Amino acid sequence: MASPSSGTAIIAIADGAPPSKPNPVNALGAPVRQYLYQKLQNAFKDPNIKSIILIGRHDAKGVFSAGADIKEFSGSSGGNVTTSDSGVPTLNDLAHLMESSPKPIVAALTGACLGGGMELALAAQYRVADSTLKYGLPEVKIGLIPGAGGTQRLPRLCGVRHALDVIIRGRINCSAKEGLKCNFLDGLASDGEYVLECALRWAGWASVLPASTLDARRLCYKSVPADVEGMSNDDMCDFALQSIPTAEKGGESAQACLKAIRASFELPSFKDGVEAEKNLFNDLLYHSLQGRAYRHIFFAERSASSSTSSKKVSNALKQGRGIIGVIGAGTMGRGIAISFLRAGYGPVTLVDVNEKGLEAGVKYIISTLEGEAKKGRIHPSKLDSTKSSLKSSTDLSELADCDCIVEAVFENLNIKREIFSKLNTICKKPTALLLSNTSTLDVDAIASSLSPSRRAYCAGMHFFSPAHIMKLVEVIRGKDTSPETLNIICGVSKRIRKVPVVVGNCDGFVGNRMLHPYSSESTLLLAEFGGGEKGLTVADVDGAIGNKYFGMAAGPFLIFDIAGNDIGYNIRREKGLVRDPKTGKVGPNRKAGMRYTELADEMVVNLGRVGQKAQKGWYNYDMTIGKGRKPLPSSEMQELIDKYSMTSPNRGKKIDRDEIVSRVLFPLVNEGFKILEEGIASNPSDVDIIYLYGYGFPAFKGKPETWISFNMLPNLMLDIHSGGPMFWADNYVGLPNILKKLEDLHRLYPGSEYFKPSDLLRKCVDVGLGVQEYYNTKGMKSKL
Ligand SMILES: C/C=C/C(=O)SCCNC(=O)CCNC(=O)[C@H](O)C(C)(C)COP(=O)(O)OP(=O)(O)OC[C@H]1O[C@@H](n2cnc3c(N)ncnc32)[C@H](O)[C@@H]1OP(=O)(O)O
Repeated sequence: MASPSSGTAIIAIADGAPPSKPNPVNALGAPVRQYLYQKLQNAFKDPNIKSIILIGRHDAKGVFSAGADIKEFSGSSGGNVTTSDSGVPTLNDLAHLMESSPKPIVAALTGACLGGGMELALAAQYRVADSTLKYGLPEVKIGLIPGAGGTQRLPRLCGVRHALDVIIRGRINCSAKEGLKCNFLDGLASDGEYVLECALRWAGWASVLPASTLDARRLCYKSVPADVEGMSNDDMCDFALQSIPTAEKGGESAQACLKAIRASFELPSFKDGVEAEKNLFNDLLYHSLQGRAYRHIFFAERSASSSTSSKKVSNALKQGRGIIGVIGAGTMGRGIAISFLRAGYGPVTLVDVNEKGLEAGVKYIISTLEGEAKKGRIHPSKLDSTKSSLKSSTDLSELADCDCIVEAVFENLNIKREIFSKLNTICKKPTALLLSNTSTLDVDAIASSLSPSRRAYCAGMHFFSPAHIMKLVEVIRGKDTSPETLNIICGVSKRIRKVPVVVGNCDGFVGNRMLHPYSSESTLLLAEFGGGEKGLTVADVDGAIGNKYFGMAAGPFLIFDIAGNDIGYNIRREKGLVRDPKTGKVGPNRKAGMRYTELADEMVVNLGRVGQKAQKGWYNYDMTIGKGRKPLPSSEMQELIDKYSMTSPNRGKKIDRDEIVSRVLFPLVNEGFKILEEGIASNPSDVDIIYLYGYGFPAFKGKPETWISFNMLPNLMLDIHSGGPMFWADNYVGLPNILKKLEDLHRLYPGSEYFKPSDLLRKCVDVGLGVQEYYNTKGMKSKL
């Protein structure tokens, strides 16, 4: 569209998307690129046009652009950046066209201006913005580098310091103020001014300047400036190199970003730099599994959060308003209350029958909120009102007016049912959400203590400890839970900054159910291969599974000790598996031939080794060493393992770390397949999200502490390169390998049902597809 008065063509990115395909973030997919290219060429040719404005939307609302259409990267072409396919211009073509424009182009920036969007802005001759602007180059977080000249133009415009900060950290939050300071922006719309007016002003000025000024605005002709603080560009890159993870530890894309930035000042010309960037980009796009994992997680997180099966509903709770009740002032209840308070909900009433526990809970919540304010996570001006939103009571009837109640008392079905039946009469609002933070119990059994009309509003909302820190929430759909309720819970979860995943109702739901074979097999490994002088130890298993080798945040035994070994024992007792300590009778559900070791039971019952809280579990702990958290070897446990492995033919035999990984993790993956088969999870990517955000499935992190220098704050967390257990199985191990190993193990140990390969796994191997591909191509419908 041309503005006839000014001779300025206004080109809106949003206009390029076909109406049939919503494009909420103005992603630069093929039709958009084609449209922009055409419009730009038309404007170049039109003698009445003297200048051009590139804007997100004509009304200057919403985002400028979130960059390349990431969905296009999942195909084989990668054509949207560097390789022209089917005649559609690439992002590089577009950037080049803009930079070589015969008429000045002003990029008018609002909202998100990210990745390829920012690279187009860099190719414009002028950039203006309003205060809503958030710019950045987040490609590193999806396993890529900026590939449309961003690594070459940004250092030329703003210097290597800012380029390193923005590109290697993958920032998405650079403000307009910062942009002005570091030279990214030329102008800022004044308060109340429409960014388009500001852009028109700049376009008017630019169009009357002599043609030579246009060349001076083309970044390709500029060289990279010296650092404002006097450090050499080379030294800054060396410094950054020390701080980023190695390629093996999740840093492939960060390493490539650094190389590309170096190329901007080391190579003789801009053209050479762009060529180097293109090669690095293509190498990552086509060959990096880490990158594919990052992109998988980007979409997995969003599709899980959208609670696919639910009808969209508007509700005040989803907008962050509502009266909240949290029952139980223990660790979980405290974390849940903090999450709601921090997000601005209120009042939030914490209820506990135990007055002392309640007092301690309130104290903890207040001091955590104060700590969060100090760290800038709560605006200081909101701290007082946030704190005063917290109420507490020992009386359940204080929750009468609540819109949403989360029960977080300990895992006892009778107690939970009793609470819900009281809520049934206490709650005045018939549509109040009544949610249980259970990790294993039957949500339908809990809901059945409510009157039938309330059951549609009842579901599980399983937080992970510590609840104010962990991102995951399993949303458990009971048989009567309505789709609207699920939709509201997902909306609320997002408000409190969680990633919700809707799952079905079964023992342990998704996460804890998959953990069962993982836990059992870890212990059975000790009873089989432990003992003697050189037998397998607790530390060997943790070493193989934990962050020294496979990369789980911590190995299974350390986690058992942190969580409390009595919890595992109680669960096994509830399941009728443990021996009765009084009668000596074996639990009724321990069937003949079932593979089982009493090692983990005896350590709790006879030795009181319940974990860190008792300073003894699988390891010993000493309050004077590492605040009582450092795992130390225990001779008592070694003796116990010795006893249990006495009759094993493999006693004292060493097994290597890969064998440990496959024995412990393949059955976990197999359970994931069974869960999908039963419709307990609706997509393999949901299982991945649960394991990444709830269980620390391989998390290789950068070293944040080394980032605290030249403005680099510690937020580079490249911690998802495994992509989750199902992605790992599909892409790192290969399903045929998993199937073969499980078959071998099941033959060897018929008493372990979890080694029996799932039918879905066999099906995938038969048709030669990974499970994610199988779901994508077969269009599997959610059973939830
Ligand atoms: C050479 C150049 C390479 C590149 O440019 S690579 C791409 C670089 N850009 C990015 O990595 C930006 C990724 N996007 C984001 O960080 C966030 O999104 C935003 C900050 C832009 C917005 O966040 P929020 O408001 O929370 O919305 P939301 O749920 O994340 O996204 C809304 C919908 O937009 C889709 N989407 C977002 N960015 C892209 C993209 N770049 N390509 C394709 N789709 C995108 C999502 O998936 C989702 O979709 P659904 O509503 O269907 O769940």
